[in-house]
Amino acid sequence: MENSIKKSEQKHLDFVESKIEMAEVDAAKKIKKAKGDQSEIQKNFFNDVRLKTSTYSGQMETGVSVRQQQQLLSERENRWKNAARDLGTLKRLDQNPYFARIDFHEEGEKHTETIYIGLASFTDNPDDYLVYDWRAPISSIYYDSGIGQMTYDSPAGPQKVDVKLKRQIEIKDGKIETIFDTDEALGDNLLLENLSHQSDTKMKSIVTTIQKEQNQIIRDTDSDLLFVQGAAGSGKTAAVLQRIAYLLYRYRGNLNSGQVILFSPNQLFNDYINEVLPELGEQNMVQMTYYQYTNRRVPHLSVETVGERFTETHEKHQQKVVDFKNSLDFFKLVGKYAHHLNKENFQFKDIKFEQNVFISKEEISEIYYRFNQNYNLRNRLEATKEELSKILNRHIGSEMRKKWVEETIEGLDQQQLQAIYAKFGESMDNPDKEYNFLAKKIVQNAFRNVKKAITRGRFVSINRQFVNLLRNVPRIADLSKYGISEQEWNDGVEKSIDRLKNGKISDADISIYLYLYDLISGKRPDVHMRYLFVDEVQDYTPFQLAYLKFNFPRAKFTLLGDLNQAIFTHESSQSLLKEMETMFDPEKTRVIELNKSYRSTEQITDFTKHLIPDGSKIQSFARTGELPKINVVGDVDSGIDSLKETIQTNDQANDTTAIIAKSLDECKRVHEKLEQKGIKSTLIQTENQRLVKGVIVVPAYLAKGLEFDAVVMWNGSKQEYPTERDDQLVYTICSRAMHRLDVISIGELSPLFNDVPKDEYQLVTK
Ligand SMILES: Nc1ncnc2c1ncn2[C@@H]1O[C@H](COP(=O)(O)OP(=O)(O)OP(=O)(O)O)[C@@H](O)[C@H]1O
Repeated sequence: MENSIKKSEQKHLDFVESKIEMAEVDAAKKIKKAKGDQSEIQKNFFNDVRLKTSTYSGQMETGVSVRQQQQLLSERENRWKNAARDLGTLKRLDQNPYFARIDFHEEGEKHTETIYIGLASFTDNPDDYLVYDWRAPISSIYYDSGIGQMTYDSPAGPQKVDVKLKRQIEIKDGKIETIFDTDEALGDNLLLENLSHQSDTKMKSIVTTIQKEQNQIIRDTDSDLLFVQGAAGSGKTAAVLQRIAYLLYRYRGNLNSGQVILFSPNQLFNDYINEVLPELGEQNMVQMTYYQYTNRRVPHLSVETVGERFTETHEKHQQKVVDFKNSLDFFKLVGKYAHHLNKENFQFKDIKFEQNVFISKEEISEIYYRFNQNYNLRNRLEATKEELSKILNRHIGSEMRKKWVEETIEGLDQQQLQAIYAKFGESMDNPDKEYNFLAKKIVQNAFRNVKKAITRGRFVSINRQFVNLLRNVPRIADLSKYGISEQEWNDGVEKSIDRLKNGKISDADISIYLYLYDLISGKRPDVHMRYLFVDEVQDYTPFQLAYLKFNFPRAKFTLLGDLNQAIFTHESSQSLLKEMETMFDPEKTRVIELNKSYRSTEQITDFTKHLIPDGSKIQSFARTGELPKINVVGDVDSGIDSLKETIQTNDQANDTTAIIAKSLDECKRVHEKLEQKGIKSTLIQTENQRLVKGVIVVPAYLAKGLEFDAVVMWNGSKQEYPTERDDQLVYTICSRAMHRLDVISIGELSPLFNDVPKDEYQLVTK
């Protein structure tokens, strides 16, 4: 029976593959023809263009004729580009045309229908789909339903179907490898097999095994804010990449990858995920870290890096100041402060000419506030620039008559004259006109820096404005509401000023600084971006998210995170969702929770869920492995010996090991000690490095979002993690492991492991 099914599926596969091959030949021909046509047009371009330039109508005719030829060229170019894209799709299908089949009976139809689902659609005749794209409406039957009645969203509205067969099909090199019929929404077998694979330096697509709850995230098109709270390893990142591919397909023609932006936790992570979309046949989107987003706008300042942010500790009262600065209340306060600048307090700098004041800041301020109440900050600044330009022009007029100008003109040699004409135009017959022309150019040149200062708004002092804002906070806000005294606030202001003086700015200050700058300069937001994704959102502050919303007002937001993995924002991450919801229409806000963890074995997930307070919600996926091991050793050298043994065991099992420590300094020490023992490892020091195969040593804050076959947590001791405050960090570290987890503790184990039942790990003490 099984054999005969396999045979008939193989027959169908052979048929589809033969059609794909024929289509490939066709596409290759089309490319060749379109390319040939294009180079023919290029070759004959000037022969075919009618060049008549002596009369006005002749010039018009020439213009039209050139445009026609250009249109022809670009049409041929499009033609071959489309054909090349089609060929690319066919080549991908050729290797693996589909991965599933469903048979279903649609209400009102006579016959049961059979469809195959793959990475892209393939039609023989326009209406004869041999393969359906996994993103087509009908394909959701495969992801959302088991055998029996279900309703899916068809283009014509909800459609009832009776699902008769769900078949997973694995194909390798044109041969059916395995067939698996299932009656559940998605059988665990294929998933189990996929999850048992070894980790890679690149994330893979999950298209064949998307789970029902993940499918909801992928296909959501109604929400303005989609907030996904998901346990470690629950597939948030995997689902969101599929979602991007889905949206690009669903809105093809109206949405391109340049209108989608993904904020990721660090550069390493960018590198890790960058093959998923191309594998799905989509172009990568704009991808950056929040740090890059802010840092690139302030080349004159150095913004606190992820590593610095992680190692910085605040005294308790300063932490309250930072928390306030990170809040939505502070975001609103900056808006209020900026609004008041329409009346007073705008900070200007003198515009100077050769070290002397050319237009004083008082004069600029007088001009700025001369415009009436109806002006806002943007047009007030524009109008001020215009006024200042007029002052400059008047000055140029009077300066032209000065003696130094006359002397300069007289001193010009032939070469210099020619250089001026070459740059600004022909010489003139009339000597007066020529003199004026030269005088103007010479004075304009002398005042070019003044002109630049005006047009680029360099008379606005953002640093002073920022400090002015900070100093004014006690007057605009009730600090006691945030448990901060005026003295504590002022201490914080002095710290910010000190940093600015040294060309530095903290993570909390940079968003305030830029937001204020945008408000006073009237920067226009990016209305072009349609979808914005934030991964690891728990490490963002409400201020940062509000600032993103301000910058991308038309974008729909998808925020993914695990409130239990907040390694920067700690307690405040818990209120993040509530604060976010206030920024969006509640009707268009959707929260999805993912509690099933796919990354790790059952044993590892069960172990890690005891590390955090509400871990009991997390469900493990039934994939078995060894119990996690805790090695308590007396000193560093015994720790390294134990580490060496673990690496060797992992190597034998073909599992690559990541050693994760709390800080970079600790990682450097471990790396060095391993080297001395003759064990090669790669130290990941910055997010700009690439992930490589083999043993790596990485600080926790750079391991965010990544996964490894085997993880060794270096030094889970009481000394390193004395308090509960670190629970999220320890959870983040341990949940990176797919197949094996070891914790090495130098001296007494951290109390964070106290809640793990003794029978859920192996304890080794030396
Ligand atoms: N439906 C699925 N089919 C196959 N593999 C899956 C599925 N869902 C998740 N996975 C796998 O589980 C692992 C974890 O997924 P992912 O990294 O997306 O989780 P996450 O929620 O972003 O985790 P974290 O918050 O810990 O970074 C990945 O290897 C991913 O490929």
